[in-house]
Amino acid sequence: MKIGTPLSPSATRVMLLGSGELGKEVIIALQRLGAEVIAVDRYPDAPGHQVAHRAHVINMADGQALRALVEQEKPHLVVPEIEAIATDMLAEIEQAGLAEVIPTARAARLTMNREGIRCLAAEELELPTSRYAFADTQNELQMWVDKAIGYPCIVKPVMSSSGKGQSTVNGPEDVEKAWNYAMSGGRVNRGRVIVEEMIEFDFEITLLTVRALGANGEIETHFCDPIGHIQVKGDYVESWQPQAMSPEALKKAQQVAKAVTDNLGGRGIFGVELFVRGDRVWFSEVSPRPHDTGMVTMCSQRLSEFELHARAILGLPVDVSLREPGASAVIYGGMDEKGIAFEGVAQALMVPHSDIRLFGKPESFVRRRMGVALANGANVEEARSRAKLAASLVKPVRG
Ligand SMILES: Nc1ncnc2c1ncn2[C@@H]1O[C@H](COP(=O)(O)OP(=O)(O)OP(=O)(O)O)[C@@H](O)[C@H]1O
Ligand SMILES: NCC(=O)N[C@@H]1O[C@H](COP(=O)([O-])[O-])[C@@H](O)[C@H]1O
Ligand SMILES: [Mg+2]
Repeated sequence: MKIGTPLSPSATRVMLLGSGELGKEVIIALQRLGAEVIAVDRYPDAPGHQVAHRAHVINMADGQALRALVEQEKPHLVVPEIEAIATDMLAEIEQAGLAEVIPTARAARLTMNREGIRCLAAEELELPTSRYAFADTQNELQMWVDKAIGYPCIVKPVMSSSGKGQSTVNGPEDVEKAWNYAMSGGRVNRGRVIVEEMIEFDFEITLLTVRALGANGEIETHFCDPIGHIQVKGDYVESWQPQAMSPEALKKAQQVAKAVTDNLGGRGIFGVELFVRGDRVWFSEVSPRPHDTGMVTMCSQRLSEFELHARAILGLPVDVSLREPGASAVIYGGMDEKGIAFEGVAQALMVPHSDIRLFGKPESFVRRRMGVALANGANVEEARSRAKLAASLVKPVRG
C-alpha cells in the first residue's frame, strides 16, 4: 500500500460503504495517514460525507449501483461500515480484482446474516454460544421454543443491527408479538428469525481484535483491553474500558476472538461480542469493523479503534495499549425532527475530564444515536459516572 498525498497517484484511495458516526472517525484517521477517502451512504449529508474528499448517495444493497460506483471511483480498498450491503457484489468486486474488500468479502457476507456467523462459530469452529434455532414462520418459532430453546429467550431478525426487531420472550403469550416485531424490524424483509436461549451473564464485553501486518510482513493478532457495556433493547447506551475479568475468562475470550478472526481473515479491526459469567465465556456475534461500544477508545486508548482500523488496513503498525480508564454514554435524539440543536454543551464540558462527539446526523429520531459523551477517570467507576453526567446534560432541542 502506498502512502501519498490525497489526489496524487500514490495516494491510497479508500471507499467507505456506510458513513455514519463510526465511518466518519475512520475517514478522519485515514486522511491523517494520507489516504484519499470516498464516503458512501444511503442518505445525503451523512456524518462521514461531511469530512470525506468525495461523497455519494446510493442504495448499497443494490449490487449494480455498487459496482458502477466502484468502477467509477476505482478505490484500492472498499471498507464496509454497515452490514446492509450487497455482499455478493462485494465478492464479485474482490474476485474481479477491482478492489480489496476489508477485511474480506466473505467476512462481510457471513456477518451480515446472523445465520452465517452463528453457524460458523457454533458448528464449524465449535465455540460456545447460546442454544439457538432459526424459524421462517410463527408456528416454527413456537415449535423451536417448545422443543429446544425454552423461556426466557430472545428473538431477532436474521438481518438487523442495533437491536432493531429484537425482543425478549418470557412465555407463550409473547411469541406472536416477538414474531411480528421481528418482521417489522428486519433490515431486509426476509421473514426469518433466530431464537436464542437467554444467557444470564455477569457482564458482556466487546473484545476489539486487530489483524495487522507485523514487522516480518505476516499478519499478527492484537487484543485491546476488554470493553464492558450496557445495552437497552439491544442497543448500546454505555461502555467503558477496561472491564475487569478473571484471567481465565480473559484467556478464553481471546481464544474465541482469535478463532473467529483467524477464520474471517484479512486486515482490520473486529468487535468480538462475548457474554461472561464467572470463568465461562459465550460468543455472541462479531463486527468485521469498528464497533459502536468501541467509541470509548477515543478517550481510553493511545490509538482509537478507528485509528487502529485505518492503520491495519493501510498495512501500517498498530499499538493497542490502554491510555487510561474511560467511558462513553450515548446521546439520543429524543424527538423526530430534522436539523435539531443541542443545549447544555457547555455544562456537559464542565464535567471534569469529559468530551463530546456530536455526529452531525441531519435528522433526529427519538431513539437515534446523535452523539456520545466521553470521559476519563482514575478508575472505570469515576469515568462512567462522568460520561453519564455529561451525556445527560446535553439536551437536543428543536433547531
Ligand atoms: N442470547 C442472548 N442472551 C442474553 N442477552 C442477549 C442475547 N442475545 C442478545 N442479547 C442482548 O442483546 C444485545 C444485542 O444483541 P445482538 O448483539 O445480537 O444485536 P444486534 O442488533 O446485532 O446489535 P449490534 O448491531 O448493536 O451489535 C446484546 O448485546 C445483549 O445485551
Ligand atoms: N451497531 C451498529 C452501529 O452502531 N453502526 C453505526 O451507526 C450508523 C447508522 O446510524 P443510523 O441508523 O442512525 O443512520 C452506521 O453508519 C454506523 O456508523
Ligand atoms: Mg451486537
